[in-house]
Order: sequence, then structure tokens, then C-alpha cells
Amino acid sequence: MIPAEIAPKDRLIVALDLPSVDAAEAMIARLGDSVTFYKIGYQLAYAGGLPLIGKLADKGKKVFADLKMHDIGNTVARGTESVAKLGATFVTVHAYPQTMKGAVEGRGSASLKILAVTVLTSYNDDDLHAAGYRLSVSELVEARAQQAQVLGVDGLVSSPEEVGALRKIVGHQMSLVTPGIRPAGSATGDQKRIMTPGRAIVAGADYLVVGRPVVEATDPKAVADAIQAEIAQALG
Ligand SMILES: O=c1ccn([C@@H]2O[C@H](COP(=O)(O)O)[C@@H](O)[C@H]2O)c(=O)[nH]1
Repeated sequence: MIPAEIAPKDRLIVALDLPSVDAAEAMIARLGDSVTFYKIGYQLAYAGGLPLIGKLADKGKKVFADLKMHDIGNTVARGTESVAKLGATFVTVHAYPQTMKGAVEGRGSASLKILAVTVLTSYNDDDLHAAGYRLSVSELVEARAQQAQVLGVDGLVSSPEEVGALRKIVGHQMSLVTPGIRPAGSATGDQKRIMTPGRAIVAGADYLVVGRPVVEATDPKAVADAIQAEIAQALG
């Protein structure tokens, strides 16, 4: 069960999509107290960034290990068992039944929370059809959310566009974590299902994941502070 009282500051998760541990540590130093929650994904994890999870946790920061695992169930279970020892708060797996089942089993009684990636925020209906799916984005997100809930997954990754429908399905039993966040006027990049921070919070998102708008900014701390202010205002 997700506590209703997530600290407002913890709702912003900054994606450390950077090429090296040195670059990530420099960004963390620049952001200082403005950011309490970080995400480590492919770019940094494959550049030696996994030990940073424990280092950040030791400093009181929360870490989302965005590893998006997807493999046979046993491999996902054993991988999750290993990730559970790193000190992360969240880990992602793709929302396929065997994968989610393996992750929940591998996590066991550890405190690590499993998030299922429903449909990547860079996909629209045309992209899904091109990949061989007959369902629309909203249909597939909702079907996967139902499966995730039954399998005991802790949260869902989706675009903020789906959050309203997901709340009706999963209530407040699961965390809703939303990438595809773009402050007004910032570049969309490859994201296709996007929303501003304030609108995403009003829609019901628990956590907002923001990468390039912060880490590629001339003044990342100023952008992070502005997003935090927009979140606080949306929360009322
Ligand atoms: O559906 C998904 C799942 C994960 N992501 C990740 O979030 C960040 C978003 O970065 P931006 O620079 O703000 O676009 C990135 O690390 C993705 O791997 C996602 O975008 N969509």
C-alpha cells in the first residue's frame, strides 16, 4: 500500500542519464538538496554506475534502478534477488507476466519495490501496431496493469496520460510512476506521450521522472527547483 503522504520533494525523480560516474556525481553535487530521488538507467548502469546506488542510499537519497529487465522467469528472479542487495527503492521490469512473476519471486521479503513498465512513453498507437500489437496504447497499458496487480507488482510505469484510467483499476494500492514529463516549453525529444509536471500531479501521478530537461539544462538546479515548485503548487 502506497502511503498517501509521499514527501512532495520525493515525487521528482531525476534520471541520471549521463555517460560516467564522474559526470553523475558532478550532477548530484550541482543539484544538492533540490533532488532527493535519482534514477539510474542503461547509460549510467553500463558505465559502472550500479555501485552509485548504495553510495546514494548511504547519503539518504532514494534510487530507482531503471534496469527494465525482461528474460525468462528464473533469470529475472535471480537478477532481482541481486538488485535487491544494491539498496535501490525501485527496480523496473517489462510488464510481461512471466517477467513480473519472476521479479516478485526474486524480490522475496526485501524492501525493493517492483515497477512494471506498461508501454514505453516513446510509443504511440502506430508504433505499437508496427511492433505487431493489435491493442491501442491505452488498451495495452490497462491490460498490463491488471496483470501486474494480480501478480503482486508494486507499481506501474506509464505516461501521465494513462494515470487517471490506471487509478480506477489499481486504486492507491500501486505507485504510479510517470516519465514523459516536459516542463512547458522544453524539447519533447523522442517522447510521444507527455505532460507538464503540474498536470501530471493533478492527473494523479505519484512520481515524475525527468531526465534531459534537468541534466541537459544550463542550470540544472534552477530547473529542478522550478519543477519542485510546480509539483508543490499542484499538490495545493
Ligand atoms: O516508458 C518509459 C520508461 C522509462 N523512461 C525513462 O525515463 C527517462 C526519461 O528521460 P527524459 O530525458 O526526461 O525523456 C529516461 O531515462 C527513460 O529511459 C521513459 O522515458 N519512458
